[in-house]
Amino acid sequence: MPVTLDRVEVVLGARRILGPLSLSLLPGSLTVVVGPNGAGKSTLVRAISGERPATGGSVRHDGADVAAMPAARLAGLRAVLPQASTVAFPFTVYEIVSLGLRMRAGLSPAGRRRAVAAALAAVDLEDFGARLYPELSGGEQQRVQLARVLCQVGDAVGEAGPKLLILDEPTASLDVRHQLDVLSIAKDFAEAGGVALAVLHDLNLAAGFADRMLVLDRGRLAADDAPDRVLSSGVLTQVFGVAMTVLSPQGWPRPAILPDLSACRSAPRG
Ligand SMILES: Nc1ncnc2c1ncn2[C@@H]1O[C@H](COP(=O)(O)OP(=O)(O)OP(=O)(O)O)[C@@H](O)[C@H]1O
Repeated sequence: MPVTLDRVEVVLGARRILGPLSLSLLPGSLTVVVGPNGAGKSTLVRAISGERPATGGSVRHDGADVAAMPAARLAGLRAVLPQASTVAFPFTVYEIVSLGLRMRAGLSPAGRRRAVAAALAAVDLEDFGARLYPELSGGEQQRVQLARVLCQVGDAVGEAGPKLLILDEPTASLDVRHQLDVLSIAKDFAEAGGVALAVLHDLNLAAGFADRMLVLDRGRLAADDAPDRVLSSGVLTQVFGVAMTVLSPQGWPRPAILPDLSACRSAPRG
């Protein structure tokens, strides 16, 4: 299911937040969006998900315009982990995760329990079903929300579930092991034939997992390329205003990035 953006722009009041921007996202690929705070990354993913449609241009999922789609159809096409999720009431983890099953009406009660258990196992929270969501740590809450998204996606991309997975800063609250787990899940989704899109601030995770990197700067696409080409182009230094050294450690499959600490206001001494 290709996702096609044609001259997409978001203008709010007198401010152009995003675009115009044209690109296609293809099945089988994990695309990672990076860029400074306020660059328009969440605005881009909201336009793609249809959560806040573009004010100009079009976003098409398999040829169909998201702006004209009812919410139920959208929920069947894409699963979204937003940057922040607020839950004010003392729902259990099981209740939150099973929200992801709303579009899978055909499941039996036992099937629903299995789906929630599998999603919780995938995020390493097998025993958390009865816990109250507001009492969890920030990273645990993030993983519960990911489990909800995985329930929406289903067991396999080949199923009737969404073929587009959008993760907006999914690793922000996670320890290193769970960061790797989340990106492995996104990568597996893509390798099974889905379209995976993640917003990340960690450039090393982006370089390590992305098939394709989009660099956003003030709403414009500063780069759209394979990670090694983006890293070697110097565009990250330009966009973030921090000199960066790109390393290729021996035996390491992907390049690694070190920001120049001497640019800090109080640089650590060697
Ligand atoms: N509803 C809104 N009204 C006005 N401006 C908005 C609105 N939503 C976002 N913006 C502005 O649009 C710009 C892009 O916001 P966006 O959330 O897309 O950035 P981002 O790249 O995801 O940033 P971050 O890395 O900080 O999460 C910001 O300058 C923000 O202040």
